[in-house]
Amino acid sequence: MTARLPLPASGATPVRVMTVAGSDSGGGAGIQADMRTFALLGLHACVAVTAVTVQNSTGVTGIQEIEPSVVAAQMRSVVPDIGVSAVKTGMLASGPIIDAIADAAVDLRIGRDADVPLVVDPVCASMHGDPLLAADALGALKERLFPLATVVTPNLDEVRLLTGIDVVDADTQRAAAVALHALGPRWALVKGGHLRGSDVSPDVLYDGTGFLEFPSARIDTPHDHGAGDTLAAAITGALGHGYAVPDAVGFAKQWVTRGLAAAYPLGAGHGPVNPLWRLDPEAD
Ligand SMILES: Nc1ncnc2c1ncn2[C@@H]1O[C@H](COP(=O)(O)OP(=O)(O)O)[C@@H](O)[C@H]1O
Ligand SMILES: Cc1ncc(COP(=O)(O)O)c(N)n1
Repeated sequence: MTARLPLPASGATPVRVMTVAGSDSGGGAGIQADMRTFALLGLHACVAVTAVTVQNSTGVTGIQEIEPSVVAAQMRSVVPDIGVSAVKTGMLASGPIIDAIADAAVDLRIGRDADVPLVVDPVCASMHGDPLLAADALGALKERLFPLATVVTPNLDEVRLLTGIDVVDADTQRAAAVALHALGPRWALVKGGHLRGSDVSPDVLYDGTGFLEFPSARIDTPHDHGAGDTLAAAITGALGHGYAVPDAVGFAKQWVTRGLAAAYPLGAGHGPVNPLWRLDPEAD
């Protein structure tokens, strides 16, 4: 499988998707990571901003949340007008914002049993450990958004918060996928990027019946800012093109692995995953 999606002809309206997420002023994660991936995959992306973060390569020093009604209004404005074929959520900041998004998703027929697939990346903290979700919002995430999700994509820190399971090996990763699936999503993807002692970075996908493994060689780089956002955005883009979930995850895994291999230093901290590799005319 190639790490590309079909491109629209010049002047033709591309496949449209939407990200509901926070802004990263450093440009490496959040909405900015999503938009980079969506653009380089040839998609048109709409946005509902949930929060503005004051963030650079060394961490997050401020957050301004957007009024929940304004978050939902962005979705309610765009979806009926422009039309989207897949939606992704990232940093959601607070319980009231999650409630507003869930209400809008139901009304707009977004979700696992509705018309438009929903990818929920349950972002809880930045890679530096700065909180991006209020501690009292975990319940809303699990009770309101997970049951609407086509696929959820937590990293191992998020898995621990959501299920209490400490993933240390293949068995605990599968157990976590089962526990996450029981919270209501159609599919659960447990990402293995944080298994840093391993020489592979395995992701495990579960739909209530069987496990699918997505291994990849671990790339030795400190520049992995926005990896989770990039993976989830690529899954969303592929779902927008009508891929089945396992194919979308397989595609996205290739996309993020290429981006990690091309990651670059930025500022004094961690640089971002780099989807710009796609612009290299020599790249296959
Ligand atoms: N060093 C790495 N080498 C290869 N793949 C990686 C590496 N780090 C993360 N990944 C992959 O990138 C994606 C994001 O993973 P992860 O780091 O677990 O999430 P997050 O960015 O949300 O913390 C997953 O597909 C994971 O397997
Ligand atoms: C606005 C926003 N959204 C998501 C992340 C998570 O990305 P990472 O885990 O790479 O810090 C982030 N840092 N900022």
